Amino acid sequence: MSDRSSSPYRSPRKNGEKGGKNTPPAPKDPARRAAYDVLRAVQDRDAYANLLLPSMLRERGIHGRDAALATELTYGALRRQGTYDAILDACIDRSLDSVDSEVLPVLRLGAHQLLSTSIPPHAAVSATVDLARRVVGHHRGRFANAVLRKVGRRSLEDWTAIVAPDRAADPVGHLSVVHSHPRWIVEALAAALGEDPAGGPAGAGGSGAEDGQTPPFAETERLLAAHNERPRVTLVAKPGRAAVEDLLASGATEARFSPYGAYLTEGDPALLREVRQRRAAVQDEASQLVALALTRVGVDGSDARWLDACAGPGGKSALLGGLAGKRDARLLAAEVQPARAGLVAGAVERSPRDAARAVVADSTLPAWRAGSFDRVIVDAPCTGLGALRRRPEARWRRTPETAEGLAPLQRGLLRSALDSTRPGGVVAYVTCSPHSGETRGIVEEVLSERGDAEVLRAADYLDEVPDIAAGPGGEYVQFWPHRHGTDAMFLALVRKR
Ligand SMILES: C[S@@+](CC[C@H](N)C(=O)[O-])C[C@H]1O[C@@H](n2cnc3c(N)ncnc32)[C@H](O)[C@@H]1O
Repeated sequence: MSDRSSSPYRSPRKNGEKGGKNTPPAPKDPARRAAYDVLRAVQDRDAYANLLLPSMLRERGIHGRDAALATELTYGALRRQGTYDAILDACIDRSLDSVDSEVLPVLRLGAHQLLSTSIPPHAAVSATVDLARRVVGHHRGRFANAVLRKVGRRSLEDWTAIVAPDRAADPVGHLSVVHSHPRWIVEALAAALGEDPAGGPAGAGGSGAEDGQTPPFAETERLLAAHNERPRVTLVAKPGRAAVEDLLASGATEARFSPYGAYLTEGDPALLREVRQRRAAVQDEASQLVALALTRVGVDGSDARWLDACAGPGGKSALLGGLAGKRDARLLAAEVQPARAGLVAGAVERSPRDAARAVVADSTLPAWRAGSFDRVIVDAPCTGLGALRRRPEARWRRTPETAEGLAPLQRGLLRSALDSTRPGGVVAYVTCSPHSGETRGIVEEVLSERGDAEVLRAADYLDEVPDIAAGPGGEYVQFWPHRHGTDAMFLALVRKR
């Protein structure tokens, strides 16, 4: 999404070119202004910060330190919004809900600078009040000044000690405010980690503090804290098109687990030659590994026809297409949305032996015959609770109903994937979420309806990765940001009988 149409700014002028009568002057403090405009777009029209911010920075010609500051302020204010709102609420006589929606983003940006950056407090307040005067006028600038001066009187730790519920009395409420997540997400993540949301120990790995050493929800807390850290950029070298060594030669470092992965510690990945040539791409390491696991399961007989049933935008298809080409297999990459199918076509372009083909198709109503495929991956649409590090506003946008609403589609896609697989073939069911309602809940429900499928121990196919076995018998795989430095991807491998 480039959001060009709604931008108040035009592209930067070329050297010597005069601005027209209607061209607004360049903003005085471009970094803070860009951060404010993104927060407004996220709040007012459900924009995605990770898509809008880079295009806005390009469009406005914001580079270097200003771009870094805009990114830090935007992502920081969105990630920490829950904590900052609790603090701002304590600094305002009336309820925060009654504060003008144009002013609220200014206050959040100011709170982030004061509480979580090394910007000197006087500079943080004066620059933010200046921004407020320009975007919402002098009167509300004075209000912002008064509120931010109160915020700046205490550190983040001192403020959270005041505004967060007591940890012993309300551990979920405490973590929710301190680590800035909605309550229901804290509960869902704690449950997925085996730490009982009701506050008591939950069997093995439970959250009780009986030993006097481990506070309740200790692992949940590590996960929530990881969601507020900036994730590293992970690249994938598309098999048959680039080698990890090419990425290392361009300054990346070897990935911990994926044989196709590399970490980029600095610089813009879009500027890398291999990425520009589409021989490499940005892809989380767990996304690489769940696709790889599908290719590692032994299948007797034919291994020539692979299906990606939910392919858009094509990250896993590109990896699978490369691996299919090496084995002389063919990958059909199906995607229901035509625009996203176009992205898939670009991602799989020039797969070795032209092994991959993108099609627009509804995988719940397949146009192919039952039992057509030897290997199928269903990377189902989900809440994305596993990618909260990379999508800073997602935690405020999702609701418990989002997960419930997706379940019928997730079940339909898995049923159809099993129908599309031949006996002896294998299905990978994947989500970028650890929420049990869209992971094992879906797999267990679908498999309980039919006698022609069995769950395999997925961790056996990823034995280079520690601590990933999940589920009652350890049959599933669950990656975690705080354990593996990846997104929280879930994987079930199911053999068709
Ligand atoms: C989680 S994303 C897949 C990500 C992709 N596998 C990758 O690695 O880049 C889920 C995709 O499934 C698509 N989708 C949803 N319902 C579908 C259906 N009935 N048939 C095919 N694709 C569907 C969505 O449009 C979305 O692009």
